[in-house]
Amino acid sequence: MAAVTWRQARCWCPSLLQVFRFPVAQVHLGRPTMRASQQDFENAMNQVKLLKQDPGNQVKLKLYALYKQATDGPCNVPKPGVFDLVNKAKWEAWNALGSLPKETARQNYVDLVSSLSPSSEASSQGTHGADEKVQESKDIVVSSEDGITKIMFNRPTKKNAITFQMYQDIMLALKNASTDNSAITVFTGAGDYYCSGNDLTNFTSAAGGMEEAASKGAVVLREFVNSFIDFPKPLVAVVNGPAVGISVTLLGLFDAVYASDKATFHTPFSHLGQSPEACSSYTFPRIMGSAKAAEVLLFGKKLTAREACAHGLVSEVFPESTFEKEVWTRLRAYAKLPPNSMRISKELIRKNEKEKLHEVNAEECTTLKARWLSDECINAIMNFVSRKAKLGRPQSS
Ligand SMILES: CCCCC/C=C/CC(=O)SCCNC(=O)CCNC(=O)[C@H](O)C(C)(C)COP(=O)(O)OP(=O)(O)OC[C@H]1O[C@@H](n2cnc3c(N)ncnc32)[C@H](O)[C@@H]1OP(=O)(O)O
Repeated sequence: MAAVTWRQARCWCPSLLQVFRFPVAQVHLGRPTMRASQQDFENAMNQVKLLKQDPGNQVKLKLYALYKQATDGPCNVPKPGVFDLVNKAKWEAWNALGSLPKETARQNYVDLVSSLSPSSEASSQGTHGADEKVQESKDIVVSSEDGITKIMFNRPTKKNAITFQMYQDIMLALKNASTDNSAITVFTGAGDYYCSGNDLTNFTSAAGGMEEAASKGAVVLREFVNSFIDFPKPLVAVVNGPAVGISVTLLGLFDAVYASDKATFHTPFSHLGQSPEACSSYTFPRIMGSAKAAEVLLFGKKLTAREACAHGLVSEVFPESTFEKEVWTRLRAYAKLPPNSMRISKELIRKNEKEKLHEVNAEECTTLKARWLSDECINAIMNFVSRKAKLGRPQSS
């Protein structure tokens, strides 16, 4: 069909008084039960101009046809030539209304606009004008703006370490983001850290002790990582500072990773008596080659942002001073790309890997459950909790 610009569609509705000057009762933008008055019709024409989203060619043609039918009556002008694509499409839409009475066309126009009005626009399509908080949770803040859903680790006093509750909150945020109106989803951290990984007190504060924490942990971890494997939209990490443990390994499941030059990437699993998770035992060797992946996953070699970029884990590194501005400007531009095209391309990219990733995730979780109950791991966690050891430092006895 001929392309009809949104500007053209808006021009089909002559400028009249602003709809918001009228009391709601007069506007009748809910489902009408009476015949639409001339005033309702004029209000609806103004309402069209307030729509934030282009409703698409079909709807725009329908609006045009109903407008013409309601004002001029049945179409009796000559059909435009075959090469005048836009006017031909408009003529055909109008002509298709045949002898529909003017009053009915006016009513149908008001009904159609009602279904597109800002309130239904927001609820049916999840439109978010200003930065809108979309999920209430203390340590995970989810907001949506400019086609981007932002999921932020928000526990800066604990370097954004992830508690059991935060795993649940993130899963919920991803579930919502997969169907909301945003084109892309972005993770970032509040404060100086991106994230310090799993909260090590998850294991020590569980009521039933390590046994219970390990069982619960394996189930939660598997479900948590699955929600990243299956996430359908482009997933981007904006790594604002150091990243540790699971916040690093998950990056292998992201579509793009942008890092500040003050970010570092550290997976001290052996220091903690643990083993890799989030499919990193599979994704890291593929991303960075087996030799570098071994250094990172077995020996806990911490990578700078530039090293992580050179080894393919990070897409691009930005100077700290311009990081936020540059990255968000870029992401806002990406979020304007056709969302269905991005989803379909991501699906193609991930399709052949999905089954393998689920398999790897399951195996890593089983392995980790046993690791969490090992002396090596329990000692390392106890050392951290009693402040005898910090990341990467040999444990004192
Ligand atoms: C469902 C279960 C899934 C499990 C999945 C498994 C994942 C594996 C991993 O993620 S392994 C990685 C685990 N993370 C760590 O080992 C990091 C431990 N933290 C540190 O080594 C340091 O805190 C640091 C290097 C991140 C930062 O050091 P710094 O000196 O700058 O700051 P502090 O140590 O004073 O930290 C400030 C407060 O934050 C608390 N904290 C930091 N990280 C964690 C953490 N991962 N778990 C729990 N708490 C953490 C730290 O204890 C300080 O709290 P305090 O001020 O109350 O003492």
